[in-house]
Amino acid sequence: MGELLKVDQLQIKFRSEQGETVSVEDVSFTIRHGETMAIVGESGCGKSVTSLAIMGLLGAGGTIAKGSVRFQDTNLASLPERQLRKLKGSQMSMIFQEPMTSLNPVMTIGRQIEEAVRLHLKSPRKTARRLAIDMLRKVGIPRPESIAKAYPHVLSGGMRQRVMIAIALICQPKLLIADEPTTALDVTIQAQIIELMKSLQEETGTAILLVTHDLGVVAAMADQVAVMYAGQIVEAADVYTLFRSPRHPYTQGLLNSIPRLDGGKGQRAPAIPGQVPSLREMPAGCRFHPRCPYAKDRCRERQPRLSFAGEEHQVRCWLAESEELESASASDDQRRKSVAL
Ligand SMILES: Nc1ncnc2c1ncn2[C@@H]1O[C@H](COP(=O)(O)OP(=O)(O)OP(=O)(O)O)[C@@H](O)[C@H]1O
Repeated sequence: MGELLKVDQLQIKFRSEQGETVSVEDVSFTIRHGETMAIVGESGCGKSVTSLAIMGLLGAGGTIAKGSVRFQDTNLASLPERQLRKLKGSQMSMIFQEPMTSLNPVMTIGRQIEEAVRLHLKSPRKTARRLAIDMLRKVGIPRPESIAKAYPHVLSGGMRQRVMIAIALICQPKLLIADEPTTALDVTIQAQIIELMKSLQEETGTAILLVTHDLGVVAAMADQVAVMYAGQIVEAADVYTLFRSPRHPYTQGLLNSIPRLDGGKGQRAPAIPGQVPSLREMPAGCRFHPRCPYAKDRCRERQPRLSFAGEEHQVRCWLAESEELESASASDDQRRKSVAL
């Protein structure tokens, strides 16, 4: 599979009255055609900002201060605004956690899908209408002809997310960025939306960049995973390696806090103690060290680099190769194997 998106040493800054903050630093990853890559981490780790930067949606005050985003060998930063807008929507599209904020409340659902088709595929209205109805059917909307005439507020959250997926995929983009696509939905609907995205991906070959804090969603969908902490990638690997042999104590903590399927009493490990540091009070050394049970002097003093722990497995941790971390994580291993994936 060839490379579709290459993010290289991305640094994102925000400017405000209080000064400048760096919210994402040294983030690099590649997504190949048709692949699903998940960015996972707690709230405030920089997942959304990274995906917004790729779409050129950082907003006022936000800039890519260093690094590059290349889409099929085109540096997105070098594209004039008009060409970037053309690329977005036709080759890259995005869905968010709360579809109601992206849908236009005063335009019928059918019209909103038709607009996407007409804008990017330049199809005549009649063709656009037919494509919109077909797409609504494809995303599992019952009675698509009558729903096309309805306004978004009459739909449930799950149905609205299906409509957003229809809008995002109607132009057959090569990349879909899905930012917490199932977080606002209840569990059974979450599973349906995941299944829908997977089956549409199989049919169209669209690559997906999935932003989530939910490791269950990662296990269900992702091929590759990047774990972010305090604006940096701390571990990256294929999904099997990451779940079987996590090397970073933060990844291990995230995995240990997944609830067990058998609900064993007292078996559920607590969430990782402490909080993600604020951008203005980033600790020296490893950013995770104040929460890390294995932290040593070196961790408090010097920042580790992302380095290889296996062929395609990268970890940002001074202790990742030490025996101490190995043996500590081995005792967690058994527990993790019984976790619902
Ligand atoms: N518009 C902005 N101006 C200033 N700082 C921002 C802005 N947007 C995000 N940030 C900061 O960037 C950091 C990363 O935020 P981001 O939303 O990417 O985190 P996240 O991991 O996606 O969390 P969540 O799941 O809560 O969205 C946070 O510290 C946040 O406060």
